[in-house]
Amino acid sequence: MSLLTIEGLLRRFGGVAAVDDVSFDLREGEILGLIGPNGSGKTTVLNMLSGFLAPHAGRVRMRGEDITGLPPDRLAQRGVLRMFQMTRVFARMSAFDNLLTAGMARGLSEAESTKRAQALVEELTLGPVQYLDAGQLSGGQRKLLEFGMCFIEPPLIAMLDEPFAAVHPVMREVMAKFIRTRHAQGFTFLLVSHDMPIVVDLCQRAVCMNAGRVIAAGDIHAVLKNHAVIEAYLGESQHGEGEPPSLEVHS
Ligand SMILES: Nc1ncnc2c1ncn2[C@@H]1O[C@H](COP(=O)(O)OP(=O)(O)OP(=O)(O)O)[C@@H](O)[C@H]1O
Repeated sequence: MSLLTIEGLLRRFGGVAAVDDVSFDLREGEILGLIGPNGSGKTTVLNMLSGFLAPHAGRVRMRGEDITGLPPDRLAQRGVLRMFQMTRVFARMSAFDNLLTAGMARGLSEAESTKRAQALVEELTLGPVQYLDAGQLSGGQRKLLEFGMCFIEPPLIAMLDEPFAAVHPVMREVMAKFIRTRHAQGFTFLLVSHDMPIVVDLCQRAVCMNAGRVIAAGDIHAVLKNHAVIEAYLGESQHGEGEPPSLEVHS
């Protein structure tokens, strides 16, 4: 069943349509990958779905209710959270106290926040650094902390923009496992990532964008075999934007 229905989203910057007539469904309980070459419009879509950018046209419906253009705090109240939007890390506060504060800011009691923070520290392997100031954590540890802060009260829909970028493989796997566990509990994710092996591992379906438009959508394996998708990634490498991610899937 469709949880978010996105119809005809349009966003221009100057005269250029960064997102042009984009439509897709985010289904209840799925992890949907939003993929595409650099500059294809993925972050702009995420910005519109999470209320950080107003669309110039189009509609977003959540279980049928029109939520187009609602600001981030109103969407967060409905359980639509772009990760990191409500998770400002206090650099001079310990990692543990950051988790505790996040829980209390979301309306949990101190006792409940403490219980959840302890469980998250364990799950996210932050035990050895939990009493360090958040500002002293590595980039990857800080991302794990932000996962914990976001999920201390789990959102219905978590939107993740490149959560694995520049993160050590061991921590990447901790993050992936964390997402898999929440997915198994029924939570829904929209994942923007260039990391194809992780996208294939986590996502059942994907939407691929190129030049602001959706060029393929559906089963992840079918999308990665789609000619338009392969050409879009090849075009990216020929235009000197670096190596395209390998679209080879070993199953
Ligand atoms: N605030 C802005 N002002 C002007 N142009 C913008 C702005 N934000 C995005 N763009 C342009 O819109 C297009 C889509 O950008 P967007 O960041 O959404 O792509 P993306 O698929 O997320 O890219 P990447 O994978 O490289 O992060 C790009 O051409 C980008 O330069």
